[in-house]
Amino acid sequence: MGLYLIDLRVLGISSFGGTSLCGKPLPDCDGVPGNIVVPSTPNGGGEAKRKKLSGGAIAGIVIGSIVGLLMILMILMFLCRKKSSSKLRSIDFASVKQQEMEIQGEKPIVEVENGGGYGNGYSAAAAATVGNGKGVDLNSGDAKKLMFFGKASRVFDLEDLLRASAEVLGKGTFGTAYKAVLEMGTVVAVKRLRDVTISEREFREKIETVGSMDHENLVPLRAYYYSRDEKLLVYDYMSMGSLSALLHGNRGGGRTPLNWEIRSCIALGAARGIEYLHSQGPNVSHGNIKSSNILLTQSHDARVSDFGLSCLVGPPSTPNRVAGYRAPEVTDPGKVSQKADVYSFGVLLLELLTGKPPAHALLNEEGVDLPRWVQSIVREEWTSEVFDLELLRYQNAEEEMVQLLQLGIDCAAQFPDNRPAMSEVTRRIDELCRSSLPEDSQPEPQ
Ligand SMILES: Nc1ncnc2c1ncn2[C@@H]1O[C@H](COP(=O)(O)OP(=O)(O)OP(=O)(O)O)[C@@H](O)[C@H]1O
Repeated sequence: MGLYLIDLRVLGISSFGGTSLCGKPLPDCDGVPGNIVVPSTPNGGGEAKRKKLSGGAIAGIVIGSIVGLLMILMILMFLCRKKSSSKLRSIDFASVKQQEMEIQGEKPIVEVENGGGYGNGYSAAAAATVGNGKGVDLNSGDAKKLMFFGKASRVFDLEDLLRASAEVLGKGTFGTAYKAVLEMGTVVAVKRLRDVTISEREFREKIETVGSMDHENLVPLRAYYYSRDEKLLVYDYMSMGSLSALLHGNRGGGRTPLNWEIRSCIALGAARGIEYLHSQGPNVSHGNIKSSNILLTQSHDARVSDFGLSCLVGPPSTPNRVAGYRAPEVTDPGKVSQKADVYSFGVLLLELLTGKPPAHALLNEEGVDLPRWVQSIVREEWTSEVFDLELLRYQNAEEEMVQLLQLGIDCAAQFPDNRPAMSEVTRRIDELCRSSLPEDSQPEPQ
């Protein structure tokens, strides 16, 4: 918008005939000589001055409106982007939702005894319980619900899970793990399995066994979902993450050192969890023991996760993932004996004490694995050199640290028969944990 000024003095008097204008070349206004002015109202020159100012004001208003409009547009664009990003986060579960809609109208095989109320967390009182206490009808091939285990509370359903905001925790051997925050505030870990090659019936039978495992040092499997294209497992979310992250994360700085007391407690908790699994039968093993499968509660209690999954999925596409933990005799990752679990646990103990990730140890100058590297140092009687620097300040627990190191070496023996059973491993860790406690905090003998 332009503002054009025309010098009206160049025009002749006749050009202003019939107007109420005054000033040169017309007679002066009220006797005051001056330039010609163009009144916008019949009121005269004073009003004209005001009109000139209001032109500026109009320009200001126009500019202000444009700026305002632009700001509203920007706010709208920002809101749209925010909405689409939260959609993106849950996009991975979208295909499940599609299937859920396809099967709508089918008879649910889970009967809810107590209504469908939601509680906070897994509170049994607040929640409805699964009808038969098992949650699964093995004769029915059409169950497309979230199936809960045992006495677990049914505090949410598939719809809630699909609505939850999801964040990828990591990709593992069996699929991708997500942290899902449900609208009611419950946080769960969801594992989306890939490469499940067994039949639905077989899957249900095997997952039932996994779901029936109940021990304070295991990450409880709460529920699962099975359909043609999606297999989901729902676990408790462990807020402190994995031992691997705690041990190897943030080494550069800003990290809280892991003291001996915490490390020995983690070793004991993990050993107890694995011992429990082994006590379920001579052929029951974990099959994938490593530090990223030892998860921690807020108070650093260890919980073993991922048990029983190797029999659900096909051979891993990345066979070297467990390199460093796998016992030398294991050729088929789907068939891991209890003694092979003991080997992996031995490597985990050495990792806990040295602070070295076993896979990296493969790349060290000598090209040896962690157990052989530790053994070579111990043979040279440089034992104290082997420990993580963060542990060296605990001089008073050095004897127990050496005992735990020896246990790690025993567990990682080349020949399976030379390895101790998990019950023996737990007993030895328990003993050394007790002896490293200060005198006044020793538990009463039972
Ligand atoms: N219940 C859980 N709570 C918190 N974090 C978890 C939970 N389950 C898994 N994670 C974390 O998610 C990440 C991916 O886990 P996932 O088990 O899929 O793979 P992995 O442990 O790296 O390998 P693998 O599949 O061979 O066990 C890991 O960092 C793991 O510690």
